[in-house]
Amino acid sequence: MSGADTVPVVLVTGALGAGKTTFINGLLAGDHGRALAAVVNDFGAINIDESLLSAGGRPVYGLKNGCICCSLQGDLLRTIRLVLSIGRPLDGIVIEASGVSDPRGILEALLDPVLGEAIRLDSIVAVVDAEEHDAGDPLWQAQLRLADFVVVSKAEAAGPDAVRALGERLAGMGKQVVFGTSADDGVPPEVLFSGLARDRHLPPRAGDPHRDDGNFVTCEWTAAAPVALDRFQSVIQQLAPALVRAKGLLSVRGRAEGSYVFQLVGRRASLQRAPRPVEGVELVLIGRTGTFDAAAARALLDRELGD
Ligand SMILES: Nc1nc2c(ncn2[C@@H]2O[C@H](COP(=O)(O)OP(=O)(O)OP(=O)(O)O)[C@@H](O)[C@H]2O)c(=O)[nH]1
Repeated sequence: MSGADTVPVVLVTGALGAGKTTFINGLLAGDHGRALAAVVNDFGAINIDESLLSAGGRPVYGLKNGCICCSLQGDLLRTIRLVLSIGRPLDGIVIEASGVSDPRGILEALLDPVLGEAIRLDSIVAVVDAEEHDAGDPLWQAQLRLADFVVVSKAEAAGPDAVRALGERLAGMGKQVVFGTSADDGVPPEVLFSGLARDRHLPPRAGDPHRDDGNFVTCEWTAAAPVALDRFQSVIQQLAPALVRAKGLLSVRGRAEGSYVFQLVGRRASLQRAPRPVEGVELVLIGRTGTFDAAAARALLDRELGD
């Protein structure tokens, strides 16, 4: 994959909730003069990331209900062809992998010989949450192994000692090119699009770290009407111990009336004003198989928050 008339692609990987969407949002909104499109993959049936990223007015294409590293490989190629066929000038495509994607499978798809005449993979970025990551997880290691650059998110929340220890671990893995997420220490777009990953070949398979195989279970829940904030918070408090990740868009009635983005990563939850008005509720809950009972969660949501 090379050539001046091909469209450069940047692949962004990282564990569930690591900060991939936040990083891509910053990149799309950046003052770099590049016309970028994004392709985002949520492995559940509701693509919250697509809604959040498209609020910025940039072209965003969502792929849901599977993983672009395996079940959605064909959909990824079709979507890239669609992005390329739209006819507007395009200086780059940013692909957000789902948090359970093995980047090797995505690389396999992007090395498609026909597509290779139209795109080139310029770099692979792994976003690492300085606060919450499992360095012993083969999937985390696979994402890091293929990364040209590492972006460390949530450094301010993790504190300097944790960030230093993570930096040493990453250096031990041969990852010297590490960036933060602030304007001062973030990745300059010209570095992302500098072609480090060009002419890359598929690495040999290192076991099968892929996680779209039943290790995680998702519960998607929607409601047409707004919810009461105190009831929502109470339900989330009950469910949180069994959750790895949750996110949603909700319209709230009552005192705090308005539209919100709900996020939960590990033990940290947040509720922020949504970038645009939301009707009703779209919620995705992700937990580990055997720990999280999706049917019981859905029943609780229906009972406490249902229309
Ligand atoms: N404090 C802090 N929070 C961050 C940072 N980056 C991301 N977050 C928060 O972390 C949560 C998850 O961020 P996302 O960008 O949605 O993570 P993601 O990797 O796209 O998540 P998935 O697509 O679900 O795997 C959100 O609440 C973000 O606001 C950061 O650098 N600092």
